[in-house]
Amino acid sequence: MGLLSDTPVHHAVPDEYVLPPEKRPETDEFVDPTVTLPVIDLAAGRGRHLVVNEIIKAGKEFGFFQVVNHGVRDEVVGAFRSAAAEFFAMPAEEKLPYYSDDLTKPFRVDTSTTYVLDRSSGGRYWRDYLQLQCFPVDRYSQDWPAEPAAFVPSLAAYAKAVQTLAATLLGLIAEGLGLEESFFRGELTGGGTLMNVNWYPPCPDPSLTLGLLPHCDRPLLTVLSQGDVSGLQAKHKGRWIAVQPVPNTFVINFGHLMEIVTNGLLQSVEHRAVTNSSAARLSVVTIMLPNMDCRIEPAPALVTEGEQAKFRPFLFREFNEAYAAAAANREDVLQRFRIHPAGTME
Ligand SMILES: O=C(O)CCC(=O)C(=O)O
Ligand SMILES: [Fe+2]
Repeated sequence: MGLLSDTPVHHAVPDEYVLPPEKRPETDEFVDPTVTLPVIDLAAGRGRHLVVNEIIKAGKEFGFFQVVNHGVRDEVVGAFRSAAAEFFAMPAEEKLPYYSDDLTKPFRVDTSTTYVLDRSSGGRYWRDYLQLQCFPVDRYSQDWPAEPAAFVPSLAAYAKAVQTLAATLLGLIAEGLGLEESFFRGELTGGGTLMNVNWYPPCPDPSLTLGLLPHCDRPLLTVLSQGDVSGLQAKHKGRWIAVQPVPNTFVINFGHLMEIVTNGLLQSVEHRAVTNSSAARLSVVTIMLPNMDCRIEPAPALVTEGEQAKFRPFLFREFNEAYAAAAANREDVLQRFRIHPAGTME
């Protein structure tokens, strides 16, 4: 057993967390400081049409945006963030019962990453994380820890509020795409809601590590609370941009399933987390997943005339296995589902 958070202060990067040189942050394209993500105001009364257009524009340009006045009360976010930080601060023996690398467990804590292929290729990532099923709350809350005492009630409130926000955003996006407002409801988001609570302790040498490797998320969209410590970077036009924390916002990004269902219109974007030496960082990531037997394919209405579907139909079960097995890289995952136009080579 070994979580990073079991050691109160790290004075050096333990050997197993030193990444091979080709995976370290500075070997990648440099960070472009001039580009910032759009912040979209969801306040009621702004006009639905305006908001829908802003989301689709940001979605097409960045695949990432931030939202303010999103309807999730700041106290609800703050309470769960505090309880989660307290969880990681508990002594090792209190976290031990939850320690597992079995991805099917409804509540577990682990370190580094879930990507099987990347795990075997050397170097852990500078992250501890909780992975948990959070919705419907009543079905899963008995799996959540009794300590810290605020964990269960604060997570219940957070999970419900974020579920509502995600559903609202999906309704707005569907509308912006010219689909039924209810398009993403039902099987596409009915397979449960999963949360990653990521804990990145201060790192004595950020040049040797990454908090999380470059990857794309699975679902239609991801709702992320990143607090006030920066670390998230997104790929934009071949370079990394920093997703600077804006108080009381959520960061929203599209995942692979959105790219596939929209036939490439709204793309999943690679992102990663870098570490820093001064402050611990906590991020809470919420995703709604499809039912395992949900059939996924480009929405017929979005396969425009004269064009063909870019992805073949598949069941979410198959996608899930491919995603876990792949090395997290965007193309590694998507190429398994792409249809290559007749006459072209892979
Ligand atoms: O910590 C972050 O900001 C990003 C986390 C993330 O990308 C994930 O858990 O999928
Ligand atoms: Fe992610």
